[in-house]
Amino acid sequence: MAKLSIQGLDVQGKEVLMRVDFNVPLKDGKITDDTRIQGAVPSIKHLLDGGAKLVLCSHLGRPKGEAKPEYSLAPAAARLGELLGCEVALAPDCIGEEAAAMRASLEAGQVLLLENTRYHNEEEANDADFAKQLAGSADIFVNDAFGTAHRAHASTEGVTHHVSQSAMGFLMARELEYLVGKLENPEKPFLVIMGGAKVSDKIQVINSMMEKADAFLIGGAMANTFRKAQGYEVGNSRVEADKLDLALEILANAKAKGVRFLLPADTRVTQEFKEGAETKCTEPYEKGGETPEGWEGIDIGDVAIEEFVAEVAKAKTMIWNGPMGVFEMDSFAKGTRAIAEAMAANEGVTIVGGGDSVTAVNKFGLDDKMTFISTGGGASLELLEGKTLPGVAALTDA
Ligand SMILES: Nc1ncnc2c1ncn2[C@@H]1O[C@H](COP(=O)(O)OP(=O)(O)O)[C@@H](O)[C@H]1O
Ligand SMILES: O=C(OP(=O)(O)O)[C@H](O)COP(=O)(O)O
Ligand SMILES: [Mg+2]
Repeated sequence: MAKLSIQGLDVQGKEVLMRVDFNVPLKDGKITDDTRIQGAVPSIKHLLDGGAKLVLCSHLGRPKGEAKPEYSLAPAAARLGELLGCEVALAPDCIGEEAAAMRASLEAGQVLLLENTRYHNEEEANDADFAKQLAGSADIFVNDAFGTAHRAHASTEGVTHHVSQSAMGFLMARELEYLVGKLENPEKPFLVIMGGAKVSDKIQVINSMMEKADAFLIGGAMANTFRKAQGYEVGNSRVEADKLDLALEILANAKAKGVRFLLPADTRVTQEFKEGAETKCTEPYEKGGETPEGWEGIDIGDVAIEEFVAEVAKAKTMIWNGPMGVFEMDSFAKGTRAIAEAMAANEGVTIVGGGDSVTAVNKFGLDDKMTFISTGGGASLELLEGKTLPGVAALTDA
């Protein structure tokens, strides 16, 4: 079902609440990659040029209902101000009297950013009263937060019940158009590369993605969960203990369906989780390799890199979500870089999605070599799985 677009919407003098995904990576309070902020700028400019009183809202990280300063959107407000060439005020909270007063004093063509919606547990609980407060006096809601469209939260779903129109922003439209259109009939072999840290969410899409994909490469913390499920010692590695049965089910399912499903043959491990730490590769698991007590898997190993790179070279269409390792530290970035380079060298369709995966590709200077960069990781996987994203479903039909 087509959804209302911001194109042609009359916003002159009206208060518009727009959900953006400003969940950007930060290091020591500084934004390390602003792709998601840049992605929202066309919609923001369009609405401001149209005379909207624009109120932006977003989450950042997972502060779990507490107003922790390290999860403040202040750096995002500053960066957006630089991109727009004007000051972007930040309301100290997303609801409450002060935010309401700041919203009321907006003039046509002015923009305000509300503080992190996840400072309140009601956001993720999609609490109706909280959503009503967030909607405030806005009559129009716009969702341009593709990266969060797979969440049915107050700021993505709940607010739509408290405004008269809910429209799709340009970034959201562009992402849906590409990812749904391009991946309907992907040229084969179609390879899915998964890794990263959000294992409990993302492992759940694998079974249904096997209907479409010919092969999977699994790295990152997700690989640890599979290796643990197979009975290997994984030391201090990050593991999702309640997903071990699902991991085994996925392995059995792949075998039954004849889908290639590659786990890293070996793992790069460390005793110290810090930049410059010493690392080593385990022996391949087939030769009895394991991650010893006191060590932690932080990247795929060298044998795995070789096998994965060969697999990428064979694929004609590939989507990658989730870094192979803790690429933020150069000592743990080898596997992620190798996958990024192999994809960049592939002449087929190369899609990279996810806040952190895209950050990695940008860090290696390879973004221009990819066919499509998506701001959504979990969102693009759920879309690929064939799901209707709740943040999209809630918008007004065109
Ligand atoms: N083996 C690992 N152990 C712990 N964290 C990991 C491991 N491999 C990757 N990561 C982390 O995963 C994070 C990204 O995961 P995720 O948010 O799921 O990906 P994306 O943002 O691309 O969708 C990165 O910050 C990276 O440091
Ligand atoms: O960063 C995000 O997703 P991603 O890590 O899958 O790219 C989105 O902002 C969603 O965040 P969430 O997974 O905490 O709901
Ligand atoms: Mg992420």
